[in-house]
Amino acid sequence: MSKVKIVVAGPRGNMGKEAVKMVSSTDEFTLVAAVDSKHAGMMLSEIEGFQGIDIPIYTDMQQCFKENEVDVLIDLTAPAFGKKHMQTAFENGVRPVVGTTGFTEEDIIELRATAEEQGIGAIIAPNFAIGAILMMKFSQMAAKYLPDVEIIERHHDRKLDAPSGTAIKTAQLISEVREQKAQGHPNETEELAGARGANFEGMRIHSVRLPGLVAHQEVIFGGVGQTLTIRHDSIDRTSFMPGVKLAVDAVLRIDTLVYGLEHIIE
Ligand SMILES: NC(=O)c1ccc[n+]([C@@H]2O[C@H](COP(=O)([O-])OP(=O)(O)OC[C@H]3O[C@@H](n4cnc5c(N)ncnc54)[C@H](O)[C@@H]3O)[C@@H](O)[C@H]2O)c1
Ligand SMILES: O=C(O)C1=N[C@H](C(=O)O)CCC1
Repeated sequence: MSKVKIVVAGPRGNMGKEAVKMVSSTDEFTLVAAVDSKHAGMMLSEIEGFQGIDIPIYTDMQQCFKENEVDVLIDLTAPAFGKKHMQTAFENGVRPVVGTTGFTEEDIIELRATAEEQGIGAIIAPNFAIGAILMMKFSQMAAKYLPDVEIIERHHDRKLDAPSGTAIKTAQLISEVREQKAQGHPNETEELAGARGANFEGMRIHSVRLPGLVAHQEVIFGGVGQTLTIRHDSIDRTSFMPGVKLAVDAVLRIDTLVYGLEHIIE
């Protein structure tokens, strides 16, 4: 069987570095090129930390797809670019696997329509860690019985978007099983703006950003005389790579856009 030809966008980033390692060390994958925000025309092997990885770097994704045969784009860049990168992939018949966060519900609807029109598989996964998918699934189960819930997500202080993609996805999954409801005291006031966090259909989401953190989330449910906390911690970015690999395998077999790995790990 021929190898899956992959481009990684964002190779020098925290996630991109791990993805380059994972793709390069997976027998059934071959890394054909990288798309970076700089270093056009250089080889990745010329950059510290990528010795022996002789693939070209492009800053223009169109050019990258014109000059190389590519099956899958793994995008791990920044919220401002995820949507554009997916559109460029679709235009070139390339299947995107996207970990980049910051997509709106409207973006996802629009991108799914394009994927289906063109019959190209695509995956957007706000979190690739299997434990985080389980945390979200367990939270959805718990919300049926304990509908009062708040989410606390904690990330490193280099993160651009808040709340995290995982927190939004968790809130969306919970909202599928609970009626929208206001939480807390009906007359509560915020003495400092933002004290009660972001409001997703009555669910509060609190975002913590600190050096030393990687990616963590607690989903706290409150009932009469009890609380339930479901917590996940990624303490290293290698935690995301089995999920990226799984998504690459899956995206070759679908012809629509799947949002969330919970649809792949049944
Ligand atoms: N889905 C997941 O499991 C998961 C896990 C971690 C991070 N993320 C998300 O992945 C994204 C990247 O996270 P990170 O921690 O690696 O960030 P990072 O800032 O460490 O790396 C991003 C890299 O992308 C590059 N880049 C930016 N714009 C680009 C462009 N237009 N073209 C090519 N390269 C570009 C930057 O130069 C940088 O090297 C973020 O959106 C983050 O929220 C998702
Ligand atoms: O490091 C990040 O940035 C992460 N972002 C994702 C999110 O926004 O949910 C998931 C984990 C790490």
